[in-house]
This record gives sequence, C-alpha cells and structure tokens, in this order.
Amino acid sequence: MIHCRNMMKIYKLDNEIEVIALQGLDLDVEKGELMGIIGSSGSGKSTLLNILGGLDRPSAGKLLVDGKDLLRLSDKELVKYKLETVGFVWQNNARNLLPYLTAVENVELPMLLKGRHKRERAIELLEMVGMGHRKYSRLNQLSGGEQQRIAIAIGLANNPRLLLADEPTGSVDTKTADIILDVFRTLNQQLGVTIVIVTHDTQLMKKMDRVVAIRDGKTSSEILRRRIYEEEFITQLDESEEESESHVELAVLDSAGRIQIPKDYLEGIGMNDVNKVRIELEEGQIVLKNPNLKIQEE
Ligand SMILES: Nc1ncnc2c1ncn2[C@@H]1O[C@H](COP(=O)(O)OP(=O)(O)OP(=O)(O)O)[C@@H](O)[C@H]1O
Repeated sequence: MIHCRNMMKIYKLDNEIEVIALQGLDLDVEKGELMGIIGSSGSGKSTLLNILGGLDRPSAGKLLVDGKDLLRLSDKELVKYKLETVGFVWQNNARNLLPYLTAVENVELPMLLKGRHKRERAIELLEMVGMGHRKYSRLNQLSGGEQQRIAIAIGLANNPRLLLADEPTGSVDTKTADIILDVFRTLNQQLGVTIVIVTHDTQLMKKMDRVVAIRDGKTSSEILRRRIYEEEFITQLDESEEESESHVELAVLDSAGRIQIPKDYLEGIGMNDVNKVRIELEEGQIVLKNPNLKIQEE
C-alpha cells in the first residue's frame, strides 16, 4: 500500500532558512496492515502523515501510495487522492468535527464533498465504531473518546483504502485509548482498510504487531511482535530472558548500509562524545567498539 524510499521534506522558512523534516525516509506498509509510527517530538511523524495524506508534497525521493506516485500527481489528481484514497483522524477533534452538526451529519459531510450522500452508510459506519446509539447527538453532548470514535467514522466516510490517524489517543485516558484501538482493529479486520497510527504512547505501541520508529526524519528501527518476527525471520532468539519480551526491535539498515544506533546504547559503552566507532567482524558478527577502548587496554 505504501512504498517510500529515500524521501526528503525540506521546509523553507521566510528568512531563507531551511528545515529538513524528513531526510531519506524508507517505509513499506502492506495492504490491510494496521501499524504504528512512533518517534519523539520533532522527529518528522506529522510531516510524514501529512505527506501520506496528500496535504503536503515530498521534496524528493520516491513515494507510492496505492500505486499512485505522490511526487508526480497533478493538483487535480491530488484533490481526488485526498477525497478517495485516504481518510484522516486528527488528535484535535476541532479538526475532525463540526460541533453544531449531529454525529451522523458529521459523517455525511465528506460524502457530500464527493457528491454522494448516503445516510444509511453513515449510520452503518457509526454502528461499526460503536456509536450507533448516539447518531443524532450533537458533539458537545459527547465525551472526548466518543467524539474520537465519530472522527474515525468520518475518516472512513468515503471508503478510503488508507486510514491515517495522528495521535488518536493523545487526549484520552488509558481505558478509552484501549477502546479506540479496538475500534481500529475491528475496522481493519472487517473492512480490510490499511491503518497507520502515529503515536507517542508506548502502551499503545505494545498492542500493535509492527511499529516503525522515526528519529531525525529517518526510519531508525522496526519493532515487531515476537510471533511476527519468528514467522518472518528464520533466526530463533536464543536467550530465555528475551522470551518474556512481547516485541523484538530491529534496526533499519538503509540501502547505503547505514543504521542508527540508539543513543542509550552508545552512552552505555561510554561513547557520548565520540563520533567514530570501531567496526569489526568477529565470528560471523559485526561488532561496534569504542575507539578509545584499545588505547585504554594497551
Ligand atoms: N510547516 C513547517 N514549516 C517549517 N518547519 C516545519 C513545518 N512543519 C514541521 N516543521 C519542522 O519539521 C520537523 C519535524 O516536525 P514534525 O511536526 O513532523 O514532528 P513530529 O514528530 O510530528 O513532532 P510532534 O510529536 O511534536 O508533533 C521539526 O523540526 C519541525 O519544526
């Protein structure tokens, strides 16, 4: 569904200063997958989501979504893409919902933009997200979690093939976050829609099969549920200690052979201020060492 290679996004500020928000990002998402994207603040998550949603254009690289080349779409094609291929769920409900309309009218609105108006389908979607009983409620009569579920129904109004959600559990408690994740799971299974969820929430992350971590505008690692990892790779994890872990983290190796080493690993071997490492092949393993270590040993 998504095939992204070496994608760059550079913002130009008024004073001619450039901000590199994405620098050579690689990402693959299969059709029908439900996956997460995590990363600290400023790592480029929203930039990526905006580009996937057709709200912004990449500066360079390759990006195919549902077979469409997002670097080459004309403005007209991009409008069609936004209406038909993707749906969006924002963290901020003011961006998802119109408070003076009822739940069902809110779901009908994107349908009207596409020139179709199907009350039955809108009600069906509200039922799918567990909000059928509140279809005629105005939004100020609903809780944050309920509004978020309606936002999901709105995102699905035009039957998109890809649903993008930016911090959908950002402003709700853990219990409500679980309910919302369950809604995404059900829709993923029932409709087969591909779902990409951006989150800060590490608890939410543990409930997904695959999560991609972004650091400094680049894909840094992939966190796979242990079962998926064992299905995908022949390697057996050998340490019983690791058995207790539900997920396995793999560093992403890009086409130029680059990987990002987690900061805490470097700090753990005293390499806070070092910008070079010794790299050695030892008994079939690639080992990175503190370059100062040898000197200390000698
Ligand atoms: N429209 C813009 N103009 C200029 N710089 C931008 C713009 N949007 C984002 N940036 C910059 O790009 C970088 C990535 O921002 P982005 O919003 O994608 O990060 P994020 O991971 O979503 O952060 P957060 O979790 O805080 O929302 C940041 O340095 C940000 O300041």
